[in-house]
Amino acid sequence: MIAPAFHLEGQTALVTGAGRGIGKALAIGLAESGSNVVLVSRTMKEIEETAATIVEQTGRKALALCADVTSKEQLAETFQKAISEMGRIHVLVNNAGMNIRTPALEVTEDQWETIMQTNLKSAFFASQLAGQHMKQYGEGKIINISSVGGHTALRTGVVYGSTKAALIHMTKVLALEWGKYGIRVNSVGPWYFRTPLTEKLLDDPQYLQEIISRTPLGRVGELQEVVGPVVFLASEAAGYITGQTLLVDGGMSIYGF
Ligand SMILES: NC(=O)C1=CN([C@@H]2O[C@H](COP(=O)(O)OP(=O)(O)OC[C@H]3O[C@@H](n4cnc5c(N)ncnc54)[C@H](O)[C@@H]3O)[C@@H](O)[C@H]2O)C=CC1
Ligand SMILES: C[C@H](O)[C@@H]1OC(=O)[C@H](O)[C@@H]1O
Repeated sequence: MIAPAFHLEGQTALVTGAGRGIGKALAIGLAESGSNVVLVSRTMKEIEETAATIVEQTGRKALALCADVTSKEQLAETFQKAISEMGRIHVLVNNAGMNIRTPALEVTEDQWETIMQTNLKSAFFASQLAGQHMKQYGEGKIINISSVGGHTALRTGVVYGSTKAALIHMTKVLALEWGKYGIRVNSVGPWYFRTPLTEKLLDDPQYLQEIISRTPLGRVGELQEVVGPVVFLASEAAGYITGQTLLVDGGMSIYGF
C-alpha cells in the first residue's frame, strides 16, 4: 500500500474559535474525516450547538469547552479538561482570531493588545500546552490559521497583518524546535471566505469586486475549501511536511499584474 491515509480515524483535534465561521467548518470537517473534536470559544451556545451537530451527523465525540484563549490560565484549564475527557490531543488548530480595521496612524494601544493577544499570544501558549502534551507521545500536529495578510500587505490592518506574519514565522520556529519530538507545525493562510468576520466587507459590492479582480479563480473561497488543506496537514498524508504555510487564496498571492 503506497497511498497514505487522508482520514483522521482514532485522533482527537482541539479547535479554537470553533463556534462559527472557519473554526466551525474545521471542527465539523475534522469530525467528518474521523477525528473526535474539542471545540473551544467564548460563546458556549455556539460551540454546544456545533458539538451536537457533530455527534448527530458524524457519530464522533465532541466536547465543548468555554474559554477566552487570550488567558493563559483558561487555556491551561481547557487543555487539562480536554485531556482528562478525551485522553489525548493529537491535533491543535489555532483558529481563533479577530481584526479591528484601523489605519496605522490611528491604532490605539487597546486595539494593538486585543488583536495581538487574540491572534498571536493565544496561538503561542496553546501551542506550548499542546507541545508539552504531544512531546510525551512522540507525535502531534499543530496547524495555525494565518492569512494571506501575513504573506503580503493588505489594506485591512497593520496589526492584524503583523500577527499573521508572526504566526507564519512562529510556525517555522516551532517546527524547527519540535521536529525532534515528532510534532509537525504548519499553517494555512486563507484569502477571503464569507464568515461573520468578513461578511460586512463582502456585502459591499465594490469591495467584493476589488477582491475578485485580484483573485485568479475569480471568487471568494467556500468554507470546505479551507477544511481540505487543514485535514491534509493533520493527516499522515502530510507526514513529511512541517514549518510550511499553505496559502488557500484562489491564486491571489501570485497575482502580479
Ligand atoms: N474569513 C476570512 O476571510 C479569513 C479568516 N482568517 C482567519 O481565520 C480565523 C477564523 O476567522 P473567521 O472564521 O473568519 O472569524 P469569525 O469571527 O467568524 O470566528 C472567529 C472565532 O474565534 C472566536 N474567538 C475570538 N476571540 C476569541 C477569544 N478571545 N477566545 C476564544 N475564542 C475567540 C470567536 O468566538 C469565533 O468563534 C481567524 O484567525 C482569521 O484571522 C484568515 C484569512 C481570511
Ligand atoms: C484575508 C484577510 O485575512 C481578511 O482581511 C480582513 O480584514 C479580514 O479580517 C480577513 O481576515
